[in-house]
Amino acid sequence: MVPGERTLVAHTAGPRQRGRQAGAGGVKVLVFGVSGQVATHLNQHDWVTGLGREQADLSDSETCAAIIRDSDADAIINAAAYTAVDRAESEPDLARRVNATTPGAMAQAAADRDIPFLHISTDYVFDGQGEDPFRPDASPGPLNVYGRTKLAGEEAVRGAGGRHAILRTSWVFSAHGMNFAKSMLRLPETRDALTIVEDQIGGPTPAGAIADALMIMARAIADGQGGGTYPFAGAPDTSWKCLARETFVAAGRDVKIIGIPTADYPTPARRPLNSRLDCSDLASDFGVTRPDWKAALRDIVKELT
Ligand SMILES: NC(=O)C1=CN([C@@H]2O[C@H](COP(=O)(O)OP(=O)(O)OC[C@H]3O[C@@H](n4cnc5c(N)ncnc54)[C@H](OP(=O)(O)O)[C@@H]3O)[C@@H](O)[C@H]2O)C=CC1
Ligand SMILES: Cc1cn([C@H]2C[C@H](O)[C@@H](COP(=O)(O)OP(=O)(O)O[C@H]3O[C@@H](C)C(=O)[C@@H](O)[C@H]3O)O2)c(=O)[nH]c1=O
Ligand SMILES: [Mg+2]
Repeated sequence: MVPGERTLVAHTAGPRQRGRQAGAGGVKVLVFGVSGQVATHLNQHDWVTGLGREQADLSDSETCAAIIRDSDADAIINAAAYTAVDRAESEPDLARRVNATTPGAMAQAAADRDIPFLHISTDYVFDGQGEDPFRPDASPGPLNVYGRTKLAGEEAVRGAGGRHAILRTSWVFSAHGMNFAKSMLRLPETRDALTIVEDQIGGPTPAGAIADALMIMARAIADGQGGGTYPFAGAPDTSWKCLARETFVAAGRDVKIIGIPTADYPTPARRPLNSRLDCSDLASDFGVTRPDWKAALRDIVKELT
């Protein structure tokens, strides 16, 4: 038992399904990165034990792998990552350790115990060319350090050779932690016009939907069903400009938004123009379909305002 680990365990169903799936058949899930957007939602599920940086610092591969080797979990979900996209450009070594080296060691420890290792990746592994949604087997071509380290993480998890899933998602938002929608809400009421890029297209994804998908996958893979690389994003695809507009509509704020091309918004890290993800495999293997991000955004804005 690792420090801070709760002995309390329960089933893998979400809060809404509680009771229905309680009891036998539960899968004990150990989650890394518990303070993050996705892990905050994972931690609301029964049968989940969440570990934070104090217990499991992903810059320390050996400690994280040892926690998995010594735990009695039936499945591991890694929701910790170095997610500061622009800052990663100046901290590539730390980003690589957290996003690739340690996930590889953790996946190896899980493989040694023959338990599933579920890992989260990103649309930023792609170069953003074209307008078609990226299939799981599309060639990657990251444009920035964060994307390169996340791609290396995918390869390390696959390379460990155990039962695994890599959930590639995009544009995550929730009421917890940091995200684009919350950045919009924090902008002062006095800002009456905003310039937001309108030529990057992707699927905003509620963190709660990612957590629900991962719990379904953890149980299925522990039961020997499914595994591999799965894209998963909210629908419909949209631009950052439209996401900003929907955020202000949900908050009842009248903010003028001026769409600009990426070229007019210089940042340390380059970002892909096309982040569309083909999510059909998750539906066919696990029955999990793309969530409606606008409905989730309205709920979250209501919770925050
Ligand atoms: N955010 C997004 O838009 C997207 C995220 N993803 C992926 O989804 C996953 C979850 O992302 P999300 O929930 O948004 O993450 P957040 O950015 O909300 O949280 C990141 C988490 O990782 C933890 N973390 C960072 N460095 C370390 C470290 N050295 N040791 C231990 N923990 C660490 C943070 O801990 P602390 O609070 O202590 O810093 C935090 O709990 C990640 O794999 C990410 O790459 C994929 C696509 C889009
Ligand atoms: C704040 C702001 C951003 N932007 C642009 C910059 C960028 O192209 C886009 C989104 O900005 P952000 O910095 O929130 O985005 P970013 O941090 O790059 O978000 C990414 O995070 C990582 C972790 C992922 O894995 C990706 O899926 C994606 O969600 O909006 C504007 O055009 N105007 C603004 O006022
Ligand atoms: Mg960011």
